[in-house]
Amino acid sequence: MANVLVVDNLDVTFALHQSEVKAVSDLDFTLAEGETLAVVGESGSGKSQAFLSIMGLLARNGKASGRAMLGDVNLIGMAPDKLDNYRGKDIAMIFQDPMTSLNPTLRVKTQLAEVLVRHQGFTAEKAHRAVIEMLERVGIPEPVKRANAYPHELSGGMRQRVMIAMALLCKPRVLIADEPTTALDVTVQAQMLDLFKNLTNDFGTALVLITHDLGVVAGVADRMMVMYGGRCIEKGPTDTLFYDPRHPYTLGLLHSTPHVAKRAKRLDPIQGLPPSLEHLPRGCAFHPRCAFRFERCFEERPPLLPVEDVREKACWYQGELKYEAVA
Ligand SMILES: Nc1ncnc2c1ncn2[C@@H]1O[C@H](COP(=O)(O)OP(=O)(O)OP(=O)(O)O)[C@@H](O)[C@H]1O
Repeated sequence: MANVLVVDNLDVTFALHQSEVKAVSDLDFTLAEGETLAVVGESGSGKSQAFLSIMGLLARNGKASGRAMLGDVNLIGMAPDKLDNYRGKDIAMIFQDPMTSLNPTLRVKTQLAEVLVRHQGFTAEKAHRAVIEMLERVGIPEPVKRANAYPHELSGGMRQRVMIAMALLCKPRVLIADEPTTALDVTVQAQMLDLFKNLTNDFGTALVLITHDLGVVAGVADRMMVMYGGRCIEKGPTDTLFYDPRHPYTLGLLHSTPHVAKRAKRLDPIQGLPPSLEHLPRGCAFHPRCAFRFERCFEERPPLLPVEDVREKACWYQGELKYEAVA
């Protein structure tokens, strides 16, 4: 499959009063047509900022450098008016709270149709027809009635579907979903993940699923990128990382995820807290919490290097990861 997004050397820095904080450091990854990449890690690991930077949506004190090639255009550093030619059309992002994307004062059909009129040059009538079709496609019952509603008149799950419909109207090459199921109850969560899988299959859209919940990743994502302290510390095929994690942090995340940890027979949170990005530990950022650390980890930051062709990890420890050592 051809790559639709190639990111390399991505850094995101925020200016503070007297200093700056690096939220994302040296991030490299590719995203192939139709593939699902899960981006996982605890809160504050830089997951959202990495993708907000690609969308040109950083807060005003934020700055990105590096490259995010969507085909042959680099989105990093692109002027906002030029970015608008790609955002929503070729690359779209949805958030945990649908109300951040939906305008509460406009009927669903009005705001969705507007996307097609603006990006695809549809007439209002053609756009309305396409909106109803898409609402039906994302599993909204009585789509004509729902299209006439205001966002607050719909349930949380329905609003989420409307937001997905809106993101997919232009059949983007890349859809970034930031914690899209976190606020939903478990049944709706499962339906939503199924919906993502079907829609991305049907449209060939590549999906980035940002989540701190590894339970969401299993069965949905082809590949996984694990982030810690603003860096990728392990990435590879989801099955490989789930069944044979090589970074102690990935191992810890798996053991702190309820239905993933079943085979481990017990649930153990990772000891300690994620680091503050302003005061990252010297050496490997994970070493204060790591059961496998040794001298080198205190001094030198391990680079992300290939392991057995299929994956990469940033860890000096080369021995077997036995969970008992952590517990
Ligand atoms: N406007 C800002 N100014 C300064 N620092 C910021 C700003 N926005 C984000 N950060 C820093 O970037 C870090 C990473 O944030 P990010 O939202 O990417 O985390 P995340 O991994 O997506 O976590 P979460 O799941 O909580 O959203 C934050 O912890 C914070 O230190």
